[in-house]
Amino acid sequence: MPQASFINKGVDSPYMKLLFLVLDGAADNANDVPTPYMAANKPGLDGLARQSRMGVHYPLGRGVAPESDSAVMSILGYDPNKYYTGRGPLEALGAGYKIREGYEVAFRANFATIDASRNIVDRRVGRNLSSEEAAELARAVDNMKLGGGRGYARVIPTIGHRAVVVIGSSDRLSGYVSNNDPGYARQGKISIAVPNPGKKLPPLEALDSSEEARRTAELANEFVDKAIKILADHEVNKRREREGKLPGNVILIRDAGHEIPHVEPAEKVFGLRFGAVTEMPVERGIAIALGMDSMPVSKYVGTKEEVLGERLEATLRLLDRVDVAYVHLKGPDEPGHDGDFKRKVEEIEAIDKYYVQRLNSDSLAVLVTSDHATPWRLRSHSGDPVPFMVKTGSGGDGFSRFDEVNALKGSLGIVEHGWFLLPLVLKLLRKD
Ligand SMILES: O=C(O)[C@H](O)COP(=O)(O)O
Repeated sequence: MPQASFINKGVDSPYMKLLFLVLDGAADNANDVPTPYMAANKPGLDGLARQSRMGVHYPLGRGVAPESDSAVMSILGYDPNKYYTGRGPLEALGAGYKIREGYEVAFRANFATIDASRNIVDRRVGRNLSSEEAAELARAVDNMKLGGGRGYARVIPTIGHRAVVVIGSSDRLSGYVSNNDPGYARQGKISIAVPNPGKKLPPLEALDSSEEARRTAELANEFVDKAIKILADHEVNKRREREGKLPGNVILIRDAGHEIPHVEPAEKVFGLRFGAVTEMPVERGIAIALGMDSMPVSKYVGTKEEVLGERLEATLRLLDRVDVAYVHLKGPDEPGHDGDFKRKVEEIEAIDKYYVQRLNSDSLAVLVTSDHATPWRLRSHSGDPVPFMVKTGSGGDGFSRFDEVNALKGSLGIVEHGWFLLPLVLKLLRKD
């Protein structure tokens, strides 16, 4: 049984630990009913709803459609406007690559598909590039010499079509460069999701007048061009085309950064031990950057019961040694991006059946939410309010289901920025 830890921290809750469960992108547009939450058969989440107080939060702010990285930092209590330094360095950290700050710039990358006119056909190679195929493609463009030998590129494959690209140089570089991925547009340090993105493959551009940013954009464009030539003839792509699949013949890069966030660890900020069960490199990188006890998982192929069972087991192991277990489950986001209502409902139902219903949460405080909404009709992240519910042990709002419409009527109201959410929940659990 977990050790009674909250009581040592002056916490009044009858519970000893907090499970912070995030269903990536599960939130949807409350005006487009029934939402997937409403349509899903989810007795586990609805059972929690009956004991919970509810509200909604705007991960970054009203109407801001965030990427998962800035949204996750925010709901973990770190204002991205102050602490966020770009997705690339976090994805790299999560993939085991710590950048040489100031001389390396890391990007989140997608293997994608372009046609002969360099128009983007698919930003994710049809979402069926295996991690093994991506690794073969990555090897062909990794360790590329750039800039007459003063620069170089590293390509680290992660999961499926996803990868990390690191542009390095013996001269100083800067992450203040644009994206060549039209799916996300830089707005200052963060990137905002773009519904219905354009098809042209834009060059990267410096976002300030520094020589470092100019140099970085120049090296990155050289990398993208050289990679297109190399990938065009790659055996993996020739085989995929023979099989009637899209080739991964371009690398889209976005969310550059030249440093990792240097922040107070979560344990110091909140006075509680934090751990994370993470599926994707970016959440893993965030957990590492925030000094959290990261519990990675390794099973990505198998039945929902097997995959979610591994996540559940990792959660229970983590709860033995931390006060707050942050668990990030990717499932519902992808069907949201793919405009697939039915699969988004199924992903929510699978999490409910193979994770929530099998987790004995009687002795736990529980906070359930999403990092952002990925409305299935929009096929992109949105700035919609994100529902949350929290079981504190001191009663609920009387709702029998967890969904966007009930949460908007919840007693906890509207949390204007995600970084206020965790302090609010911990305050509900404490005496003060
Ligand atoms: O799935 C991911 O990696 C992100 O959450 C969305 O990125 P994408 O739009 O490039 O798929």
